[in-house]
Amino acid sequence: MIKLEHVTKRYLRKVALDDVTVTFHPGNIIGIIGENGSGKSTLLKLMAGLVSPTRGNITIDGGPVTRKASKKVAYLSEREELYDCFTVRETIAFFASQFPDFDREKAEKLMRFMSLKPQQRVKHLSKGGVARLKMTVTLARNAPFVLLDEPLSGLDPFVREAVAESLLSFLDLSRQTLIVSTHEIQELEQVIDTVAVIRDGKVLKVADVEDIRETKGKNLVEWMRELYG
Ligand SMILES: Nc1ncnc2c1ncn2[C@@H]1O[C@H](COP(=O)(O)OP(=O)(O)OP(=O)(O)O)[C@@H](O)[C@H]1O
Repeated sequence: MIKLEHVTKRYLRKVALDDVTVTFHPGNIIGIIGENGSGKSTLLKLMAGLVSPTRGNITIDGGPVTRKASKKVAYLSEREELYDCFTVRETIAFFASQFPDFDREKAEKLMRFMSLKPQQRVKHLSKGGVARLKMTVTLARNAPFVLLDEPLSGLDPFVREAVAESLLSFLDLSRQTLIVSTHEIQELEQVIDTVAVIRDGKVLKVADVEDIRETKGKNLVEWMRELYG
């Protein structure tokens, strides 16, 4: 369980997250949805232990988010974080050397699923190829919490579909929890169990997607439109 209590994150004068209290329960796929600049990346970075809160408290499974606890988190950054000169296979070997929870067998399966060529150099990969490789090295970790920051951003529909499918095929929800930030609600609607809507640094609402469909008779896009007014 990841718990944030009254968390504020300020960058100089900018308040990126404002007094956020929210709990993310294990075994779910949680979508963090919000407009540009609403605070999604900041929320994920805080949970990954990459930035510290200005105020408030964050715990993972009851413990503080120290460097050690953040090993429980596999984090895919929105930004580039691969070495250009490495091949796909060398990249996988590098990540395997960095994380004790890296599953090489799973990485091989992911590599094939993502149609990546082992000898291809990162610098020769397309944008979609880089996204698929980042996803491969992130999902190959058997970390209890997997945090993906905008994994579908800027990708064509075929790649988006492959990436969304990989979430269901390669996650073990009996042991893992996925938190994914996105604008592409439609592609991820089928896989998300819980949605957290964020606006201007505040978590507006956390809701069960099944509940939105059944009780409110709406799809996620309609529900979001109503929420934003
Ligand atoms: N390192 C930083 N220094 C200063 N301001 C920052 C920094 N990182 C983020 N911000 C600001 O904090 C606010 C929230 O940013 P954040 O990246 O968390 O939003 P986001 O919802 O992920 O946006 P996007 O969808 O565009 O990636 C924005 O106004 C952004 O400009």
